[in-house]
Amino acid sequence: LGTWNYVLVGAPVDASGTEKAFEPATGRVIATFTCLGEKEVSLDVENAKAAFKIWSKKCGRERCQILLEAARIIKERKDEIATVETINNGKSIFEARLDVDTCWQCLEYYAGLAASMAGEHIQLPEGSFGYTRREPLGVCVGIGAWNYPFQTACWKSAPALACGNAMIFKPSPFTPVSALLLAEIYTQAGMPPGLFNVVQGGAATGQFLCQHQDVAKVSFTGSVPTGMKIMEMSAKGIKPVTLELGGKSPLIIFSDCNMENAVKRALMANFLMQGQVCCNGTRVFVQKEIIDKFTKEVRVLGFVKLAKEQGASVLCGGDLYVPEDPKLKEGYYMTPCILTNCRDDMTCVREEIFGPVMSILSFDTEAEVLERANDTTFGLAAGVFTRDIQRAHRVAAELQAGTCYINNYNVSPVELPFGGYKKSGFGRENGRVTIEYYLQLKTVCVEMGNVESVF
Ligand SMILES: NC(=O)c1ccc[n+]([C@@H]2O[C@H](COP(=O)([O-])OP(=O)(O)OC[C@H]3O[C@@H](n4cnc5c(N)ncnc54)[C@H](O)[C@@H]3O)[C@@H](O)[C@H]2O)c1
Repeated sequence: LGTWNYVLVGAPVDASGTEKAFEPATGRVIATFTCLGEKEVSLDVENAKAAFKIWSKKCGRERCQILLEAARIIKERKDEIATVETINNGKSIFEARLDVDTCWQCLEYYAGLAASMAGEHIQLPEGSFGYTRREPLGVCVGIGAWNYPFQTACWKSAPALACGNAMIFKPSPFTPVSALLLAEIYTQAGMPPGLFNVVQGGAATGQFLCQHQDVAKVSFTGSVPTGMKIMEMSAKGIKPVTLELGGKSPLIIFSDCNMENAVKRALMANFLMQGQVCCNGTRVFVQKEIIDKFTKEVRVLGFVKLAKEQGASVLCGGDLYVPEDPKLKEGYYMTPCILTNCRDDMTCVREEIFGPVMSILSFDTEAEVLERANDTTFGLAAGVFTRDIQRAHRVAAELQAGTCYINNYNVSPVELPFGGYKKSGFGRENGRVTIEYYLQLKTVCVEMGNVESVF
């Protein structure tokens, strides 16, 4: 992979120029790709429609087998996929491998559900009856952010395909590569050509996809401003949307917590993926009695973690960082930053930074911290650390967030639904409920007798 330069080109019909993708660690260009235009997007939709005809006729068990085979190949190619992700995205190889695990698990989970999707039978008077069919929507579009490229492609496509849909996936132009591996794997596993298609490009290509009349649904992961545009475009075509948007999540640490666990998870809640995780707990509310101890411990552990990662101790200051290694000098680095004495009205506390910055805020009472924690337009995630079991559940019930962690943070088992409240979006990924976002219900009403004339 040392001299790897991936050229992603098709046969452009009306492509709107090319883009380059970089390796953030070194700054080198690793891929040049063509941004697809309207005609090419339409061709992809046509291919997806043809594949949908074949795929939607398969029974759930047949789709299950193919998804399981794809999961097996992902497991087998785990290191290769993780390496590509690390090169193109910049996350650590350790985290990239964890991401890949959540991907094959997701495929296995929805493969398991594929065979058991069923409608209802409803008895009506005089022997007549009705039944419901749960049918796929058709060609769905997935649009991804750059922070979890392979994972987003899997989390969107696995439930969509398990339900019998086709999916066209547009990765972020910053991270265009790993979704192609997924397309290759799906084909190798036995999916019809065009069923999962990767379309490269930025905002313009995304718009062509959202506006296409034959696209039945859009599932989007990205920022709130783009999410608003996606919703507007989808509204014009009365298309359902799933919006997985940004956050500014609170993490509440009560004085009766297990301090060691709270410190470890507060670090993870802020510095996982260099702080570029949508659900990170970046507003850390710490009860007054323990704030000094917490602040001291979080700094110490932060230094140890950094020293381990970079082989040297650096200041915890949020500065630009230039590594010693000459190969890495053109890369993009910054040191993790912890801000203390923060106030609720500060910009760093109100807006999503999407970088390694933790803001620590002091609080006195449960009622006060709940009001302050909920005082945000976002509602993606929240966390609470306490040994008081009743308080833990009471606080979780009051927090306005799609996911609440008790005595942990930033874990995403595929069995649990994930998604936002308020401006963090709607719809869910993962969990059983997500199949509802990729199916439509048909009611069939069956008359068993003769019908009377009403005229
Ligand atoms: N809730 C979640 O599950 C989740 C997960 C990961 C990231 N995020 C959020 O994503 C954001 C960071 O990602 P980003 O910077 O890539 O977001 P972004 O909104 O800039 O871009 C996301 C995707 O939308 C495409 N796009 C941009 N403009 C478009 C348009 N007008 N029409 C159609 N597509 C368009 C981009 O090319 C990209 O593929 C953060 O806010 C983060 O919190 C949310």
